[in-house]
Order: sequence, then C-alpha cells, then structure tokens
Amino acid sequence: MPPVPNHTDPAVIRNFCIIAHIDHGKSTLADRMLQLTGVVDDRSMRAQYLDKMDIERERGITIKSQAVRLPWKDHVLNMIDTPGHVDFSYEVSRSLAACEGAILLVDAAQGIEAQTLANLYMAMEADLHIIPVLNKIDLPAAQPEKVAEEISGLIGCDPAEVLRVSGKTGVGVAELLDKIVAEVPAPVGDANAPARALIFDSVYDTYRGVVTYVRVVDGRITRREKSLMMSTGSAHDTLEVGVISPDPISTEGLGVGEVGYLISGVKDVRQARVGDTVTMASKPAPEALGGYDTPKPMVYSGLYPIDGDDYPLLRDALDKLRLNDAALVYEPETSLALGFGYRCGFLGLLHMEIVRERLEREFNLALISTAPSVIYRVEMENGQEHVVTNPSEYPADGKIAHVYEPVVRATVLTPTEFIGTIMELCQGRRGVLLGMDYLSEDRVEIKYTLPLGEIIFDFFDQLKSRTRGYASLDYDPAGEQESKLVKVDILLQGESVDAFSQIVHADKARDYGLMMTTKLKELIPRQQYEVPIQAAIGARVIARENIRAIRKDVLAKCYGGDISRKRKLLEKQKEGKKKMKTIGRVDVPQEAFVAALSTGSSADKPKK
Ligand SMILES: Nc1nc2c(ncn2[C@@H]2O[C@H](COP(=O)(O)OP(=O)(O)OP(=O)(O)O)[C@@H](O)[C@H]2O)c(=O)[nH]1
Repeated sequence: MPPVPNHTDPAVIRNFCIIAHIDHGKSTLADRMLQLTGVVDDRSMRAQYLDKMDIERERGITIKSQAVRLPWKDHVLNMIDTPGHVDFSYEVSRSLAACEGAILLVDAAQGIEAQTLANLYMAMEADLHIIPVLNKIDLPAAQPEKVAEEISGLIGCDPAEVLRVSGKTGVGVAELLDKIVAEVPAPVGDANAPARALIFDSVYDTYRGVVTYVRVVDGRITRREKSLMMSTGSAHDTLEVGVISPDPISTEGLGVGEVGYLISGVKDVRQARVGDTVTMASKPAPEALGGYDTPKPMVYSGLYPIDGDDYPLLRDALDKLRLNDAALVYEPETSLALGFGYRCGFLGLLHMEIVRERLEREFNLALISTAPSVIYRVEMENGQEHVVTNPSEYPADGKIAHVYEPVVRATVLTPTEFIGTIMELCQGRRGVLLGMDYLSEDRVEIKYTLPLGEIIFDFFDQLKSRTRGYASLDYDPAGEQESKLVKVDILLQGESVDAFSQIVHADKARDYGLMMTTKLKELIPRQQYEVPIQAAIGARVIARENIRAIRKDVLAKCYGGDISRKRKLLEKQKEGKKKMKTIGRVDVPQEAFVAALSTGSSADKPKK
C-alpha cells in the first residue's frame, strides 16, 4: 500500500460523497475507488480487506470506515459515507455538510428512484457541486441514453455530460476520479482562526471508546490539546487524531478541509453528537458551525421481554445500544398485560426495526413490541395540552377539544402503469394529492401529504406488492394536522387490555375493532366460560366476538383410580398455564400477544 500523503494544503483536498438510491451500487463503486487509488491492493481487496471487515463485524467493533482518504494524482480525495435512509436524513445532511461535491449515482437499468431525488435535493440545499454518473452500464438491461435524459431533465445538464461507469468492471472510474479533482471545489477555511470541526458521525467502538468523525472547517485539531464539544461545553483529553485510509492512521493533527477521526475520553455518543462542533479548549471558537439539531423521535413503541425475568437484561441491552445510537430514547413502562418493559422512541420504522433486531440478535432477547404509535397532541377544553406517545396515556373521552397528528410529505416514484393503484392506496390512507411530475414518458413522481400514523403500518409493503416492487417511497416530516381521532380499547370479559389499545381515525375505528376482535377470537383458546371480546370507544362498544365456553376435562382419559397419573396431568396443565398471562379471569397465551401485535409491516431496508 502506498504511503498516504499527509497533505494539509487545502488546495489539493477534494471532499465528496456518493448519493444513490439503495442498490444502485454505491458500495461497489467505492470498492473500485479504493482499489484504483491503491488504498487497498488488488489481491487483498477480497481476500483480506473484506474478510477483516467480517471479523470486525463479528466482534462488534467499528464496521465501516465513514470517511476514507484516497490519494489520487497529487490530490487527496476524502470520500464520506452517507446513511441512505429517510430515518437518518438529519445525519445525511450533516455528512453532506462535510463535503463540497456529490456524485449522484444512478443505476442505468433502473433510472431515478425516490431516494435518488431525496438525496439530490439535500445535496443541492447544501450547495454541493453535483457530478451525475450512470452506473452499471455493463448490464444488458442498461438504458444509458434514456436515464441520462431523465437526469438531465432533473438537474439541467447536457445528457452527454453524464459520465458512464461500471462499479463492477471498473470502466470509467478513473475518469470519474479525474472529474472530481477537476470540478469539485477545494475546501476553504481560515487556518489561523480557532479550530472548528463538524462532527458528521460518531460511533462507539468496544475497544477504543467513542470514535468521532470530523471535517475541519477552520483552524487545526491537534492531539496535544484538550478538545471541547461546543453544544455541551464539555472538554475532554484528545487521545488520538488521524485519517482513515482505509485503516486508521494516527496523525499529529487535522487542518483546514481535512477529514478524519478524533478519539477523546467521551463515554457515549450522546456527548459527541452528529452535527455538533468540536473546538480546542485552549482557544475555543466563539461560534459553533450552524445547524446542530437533537434528533427527535417520530415513532414510539413499547418493548417487553417475553420472559419477564429478562427485564434486567433488556435494560442493560438498551443501555449498551445507547452508547452507539444517539437517537434512541427509552423509559420504563408497565403494562397490565405485558408486565415490565420500556417505551422507546425511534426516528422512524426502519430505526425501530434495526433496534429491535439488534436487541434480539446481539443480546439474545425474545421481545414483544406493541403497535408503533406516532406523537399525538391533544388539546383539552380547559386549555390543557397532552403529548401522547402511548395510547394508554390518551385522555379519557369527553373533554377533548382538538387532536393533532403528524403528517409527512411523501414522494412515490413509479412506472406510469401503477398510478391508479398508488392513488387508491394513498387515498385510502387519508392522503391528499399534491401533484404529479413526469420524469420521462413512462415514469412519474407522485406527491402526497399523508398522516405519518397511516404510513407506519404496512404502507410500504402494500406499495411494493401493488407495484411488484417497482415503486419507491421517500418522505419528510411536514408538520401536523387536526384530525378526528379516537382511542379504541379492546376488552376481554369487560377488562381493557392496554397492549391492544390504539389511536385511529374515527372512520377506521370500526375496522380496527373488527380486525382485532376477530384476530383474538382465533388466537385465544376457549376457556371454561364464555369470554366476550369487545372493541370500544370509551363506553361505546363498536365490535364484539365471543369465545365459547369449553370445559376441557383433562381427567377424562384417566379411567380407573390411578391417582399419580391424575396428579401428573394436573401438574402438566399448571406448567402450561405459567406461559399464560391472566387478564381478569381470562388466560391468554403469550403467542396470542405476539401474533395479535404483529402487523407484518417492514420499512425499506438498507443492506448495510
Ligand atoms: N452489473 C453490475 N452490477 C453492479 C454494479 N455495481 C453494483 N452492482 C451490483 O448491484 C448490487 C448493489 O450494489 P451495492 O454496491 O451493494 O449497492 P449500494 O448502493 O451500496 O447499496 P446500499 O448500500 O444498500 O445502498 C450488488 O449486487 C452489486 O454487485 C455494476 O456496475 N454492474
């Protein structure tokens, strides 16, 4: 591996990122760049580099290099990775703020998709120089002419200017690197000013503590002095400063325009949050770099261990995850039906799924999660206001004046043949059409305002199945709207089961009630007496099912007077009952909760 030139002259630095829809080939192109610039040699590319990543992954240390330094013809290129999903859009915007240029990568066989647009708009807002690139031109299905036209329509360039590359074969990648040097502006900053560096990522590494990825804007970050986080005002020893290429290489410091990492005595990522500014404690900058924002949860759900004894384990696991996830919030919660658990707040559905999956996989926990809920704002007639993230906190009916729910502006990109079915889906979810734009003859961008609460169930799955996977979705928060919302309770033998309560639009209350009562009728085994299952809004019952009584005579088989056999059977029955939760007088098996609460929804999953 050639030595990494330790340039500090901003004139030779180019900071860029690659923005693309999922699967359009960002990682593959990045791999080719690593190879072509000699950062990873051809032989070790697969055999060593990626293998090492696997080991890292297994051991749970930092998996990805968030920013890689690539030497290219007397220049230093810093490639900065951006998280690709809407849940993390604040973090994307911070990564973009660390760059001067962006490669807009579009799969030549797929064309522009929803996240291509979302990321492009963010890059344009950050004033980045955009280099449009068509990828996968080696594919027989590639339609470079058509997609180049789409891109040119979007950003107003000449279709002939759109570079054509293949991340797979490496065609065009050297030209792309040359173009980055030629077109992306060099960073500018004041080398003599007090240091200011933007944190664009922060990860917890089991061995090294919090590793903070920074882009220096002014001055110099050095390892000899204490560093200071500007939003918290806390100073820490600077243990190590360096660049990544692709292994961490420690350096004396980082100057204007440079991108690298910083390790300080920070204990968890909340103390070194994405978007914060780092300065040097000896000569602190008077003003932070703009735009620091604390991530706000959008979706809440209760997480409960299936085995109540695992509650302390769940608490430890959440504490550990928090070291690495500044956006995760949680507080203890008790449910009559599910016992002790935590109410957790997430940035979105994908974030929620990732957290749950990590808890189950990394910490071996079996969990029940309650239906996701958005944040409702309830104004009472007496002027009081409640913020409700859990249906059980919803104020009792009667004195409610107004209820507000969060809405999003959603963009769906689709082949024109699916317009009808998509509109039907959005309308059914209380969507309001904002407009339609044709990207080409057969591809269209449809914009809707939709309540967030309508998207968090199975919207994405519905969209994918109705369009055979051809439509893509992206959405941004767009404030709140007043709606006619009600809380539907589910009662077993007159006893409300908090885990099943849900806040829904008044027009959909009956559907929800019917769905839950029918589902539960199937899931709850017959008891020794009749059990009514009711759905109710306040005292008004809107749906009802009955589980008929059965008297299961377990002793019937025990003819004769074999008393020990009788006892065994009775004990076995007692064992079985332990796995039941008792609601009032009704025994409900755990599986019934799990099954009744599973919505089958899943968000757009990134592969990484
Ligand atoms: N034929 C062909 N396939 C490619 C090319 N680039 C990427 N692929 C394939 O496309 C798929 C997605 O590529 P990735 O590089 O993982 O895509 P990505 O954009 O990084 O995906 P995310 O990380 O999930 O956003 C993989 O199966 C790649 O092998 C290319 O130039 N030609």
